[in-house]
Amino acid sequence: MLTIENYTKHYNGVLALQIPQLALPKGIFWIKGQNGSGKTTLFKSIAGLLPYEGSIQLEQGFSGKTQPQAYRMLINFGEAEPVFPDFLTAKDLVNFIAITKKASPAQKEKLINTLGITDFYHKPCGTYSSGMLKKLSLALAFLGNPALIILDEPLITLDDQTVQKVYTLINEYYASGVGFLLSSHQNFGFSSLAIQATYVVSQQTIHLQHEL
Ligand SMILES: Nc1ncnc2c1ncn2[C@@H]1O[C@H](COP(=O)(O)OP(=O)(O)OP(=O)(O)O)[C@@H](O)[C@H]1O
Repeated sequence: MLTIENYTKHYNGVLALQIPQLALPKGIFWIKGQNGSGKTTLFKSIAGLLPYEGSIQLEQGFSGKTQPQAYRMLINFGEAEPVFPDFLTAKDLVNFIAITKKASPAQKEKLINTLGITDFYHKPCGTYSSGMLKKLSLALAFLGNPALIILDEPLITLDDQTVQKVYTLINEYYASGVGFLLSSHQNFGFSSLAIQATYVVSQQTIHLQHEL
């Protein structure tokens, strides 16, 4: 699914994360780590949102450095604490991402309904609760035809019913060939999600913790 080689990321000359070599097959992976360990840095690097040294390549052969557009079409990223312009509605954002990610109208409709966005679809984001923002960001992260979806803290602020719906979406997408990198400080329901392995980010690098 993904190969990382000779990766390093510095902020203002200070090393934040280094990964000499990591190859992940298609699967659902839980990336753990204490606050400030580097999970978001890793996710944003893989998503093509941060500059870094080294190579991150998808199994499809694309690199974010040399084929950024093709690469980003295959990777979707849902941020831990999404922030959207206050004046845009869910409809504006869903339509924008649906066009850029070439999502079908049916997929768009299904995500809006599954994640319960219809109630506030036409309202501006500035009026949303944190859970409503999270539902919208998750819907955006599932749009299109990605090979990999990265979800940073996908469960925070969600009610139990929506958590179950997120598990169902992850399982459906995984069954159709999509891989996942997930982070969470809460425990994922292992019976609900076929997590393949857990990794821990610590001491400026990443280690395999447990293969399931
Ligand atoms: N823009 C930035 N400028 C400088 N340092 C940064 C920046 N972003 C992150 N860092 C540093 O990089 C390290 C890793 O941060 P990162 O946000 O990746 O951690 P995290 O594992 O996602 O943490 P959390 O669980 O709290 O979300 C931390 O030491 C942090 O201070």
